[in-house]
Amino acid sequence: MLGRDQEPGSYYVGVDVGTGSVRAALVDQRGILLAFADQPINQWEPQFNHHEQSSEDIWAACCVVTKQVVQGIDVNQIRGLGFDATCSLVVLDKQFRPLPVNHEGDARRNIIMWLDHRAVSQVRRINETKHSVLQCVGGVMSVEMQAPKLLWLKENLREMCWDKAGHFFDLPDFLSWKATGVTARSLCSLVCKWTYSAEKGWDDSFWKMIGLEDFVADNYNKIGNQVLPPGASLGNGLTPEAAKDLGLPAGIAVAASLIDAHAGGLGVIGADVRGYGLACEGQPMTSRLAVICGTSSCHMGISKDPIFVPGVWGPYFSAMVPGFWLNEGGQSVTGKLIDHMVQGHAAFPELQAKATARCQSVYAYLNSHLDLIKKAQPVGFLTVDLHVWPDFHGNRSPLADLTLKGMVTGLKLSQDLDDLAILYLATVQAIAFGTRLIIEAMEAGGHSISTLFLCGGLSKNPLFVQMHADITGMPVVLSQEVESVLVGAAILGACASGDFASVQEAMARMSKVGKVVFPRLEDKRYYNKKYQVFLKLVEHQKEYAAIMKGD
Ligand SMILES: Nc1ncnc2c1ncn2[C@@H]1O[C@H](COP(=O)(O)OP(=O)(O)O)[C@@H](O)[C@H]1O
Ligand SMILES: O=C(CO)[C@H](O)[C@H](O)COP(=O)(O)O
Repeated sequence: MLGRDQEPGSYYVGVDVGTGSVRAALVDQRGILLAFADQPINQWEPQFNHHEQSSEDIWAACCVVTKQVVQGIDVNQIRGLGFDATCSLVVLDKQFRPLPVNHEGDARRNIIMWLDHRAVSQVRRINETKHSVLQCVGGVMSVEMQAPKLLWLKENLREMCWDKAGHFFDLPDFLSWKATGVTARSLCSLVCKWTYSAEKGWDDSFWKMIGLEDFVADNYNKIGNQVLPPGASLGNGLTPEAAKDLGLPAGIAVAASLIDAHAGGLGVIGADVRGYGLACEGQPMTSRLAVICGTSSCHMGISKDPIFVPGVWGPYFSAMVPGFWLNEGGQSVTGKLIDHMVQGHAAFPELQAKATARCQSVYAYLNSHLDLIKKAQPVGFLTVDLHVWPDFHGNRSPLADLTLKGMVTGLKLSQDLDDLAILYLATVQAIAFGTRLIIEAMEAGGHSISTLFLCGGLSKNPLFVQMHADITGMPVVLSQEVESVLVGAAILGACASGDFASVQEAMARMSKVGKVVFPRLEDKRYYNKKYQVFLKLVEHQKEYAAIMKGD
């Protein structure tokens, strides 16, 4: 007799809310995507460094894409639903209605997005406390985490928002609440972004010290006092109202969610690598680094024991793979930086026209253009005199310095397509050098990493993947399913349904290797030299800042 896990026709729905779009997939027990849909979501930037979204818009987009992926199938075969999302802050009042997070009082915009840097003064004061919870975020709290944003709301929107607020959710937890009516939070969100400890719970002294004692007095009702591991089944499953919205049967299992990077990690890190000639074959999963590259890049490394790496978030217990500690390095803008460099260049209209004429994406066009102009040399050598420092939105890891800025050295008067293509290449390389810097910091802290597992929108770009291999000197594994973050979300749904005994079992069954890209070791000397320049750039930037600060 076939066991349940071998029966064909048990499906899971994964929903992934990224920065720029919402995606859904129908996934089977082998981790194969049977249907995919996506839908862009609105973003507002009412002033520089303020980034906002709407939870109602996002939920509506989740409903559209979910209905699309289940069209034409027997919905009774769907056994579980899992959500992941960016770690943005959703604010609702006591009746669960959206509250404005802006001076304009626009309640539709009730989300402070993860990349919002409005709370600079608040995070500086939080870091000055030197409270012990900061040890678990790499020693320095990021302005992108929730505590500084909450403090900003209290200090800046007291009457309009703070006094009326009944619920502050991380976006992944908002989605699982919307689906089930259960306000329990995922351990993943609370541990990674809210200073909750898997072992000790909330630390009252932290919230009191930073001026948010309100949460302690309220027994953490507004930010979560019931915490569940990712993949745990929530309440009675999908409510009739949410079932109607999503086009799914009421009562199906809904999982406690994950942050999007963590879902990507689950989607790729557990794959069976036998037969690919990889150093991580036969080694513990701790030798693998999942890199989730979308608007930002997140570098997820796990360990059996806690590892403290200055400037790298964590160690977080059981926040991604149960039973393992997680360290999370990151670059705040990567896809967004490439888009910014390309779209801001004078030759962009010409690029767009030429790519459209060939029915290609601008990136595919740029990659083939680089192949044309490189002549006999390796493509990466086109940037011998053009170097980029990629922290246009500050440095998340390992320098943990939000004041750092982007740098480009080697500019000429030319503004043609060749110039744009080479600037694009130098930007892609700079992002890969940033990954190398993060890996070196993680290894200095005690990690031992041999293989990268890439996913997210940028992993669709072969140049981005090859540069990561060449510059880190490590092979890059790409999954069979390009949309691996959605496989991660579906793994959550599969666990909640009870079809797998553990997250590890579901990971091993549902994530699969698609392709391995090896580094071109013959180019190593060149990249080592460019890396030396890369490190000089930040050293010089700090010197410039010191000169300008002096008398
Ligand atoms: N086919 C592609 N080729 C090259 N780059 C791509 C492709 N698709 C997406 N990207 C890049 O990936 C980024 C978005 O990745 P995605 O994972 O969709 O982001 P998010 O999850 O943050 O919404 C874009 O900024 C773009 O630079
Ligand atoms: O902070 C993060 C994870 O901890 C992510 O960077 C953030 O959620 C945005 O992700 P994406 O680049 O996929 O939109």
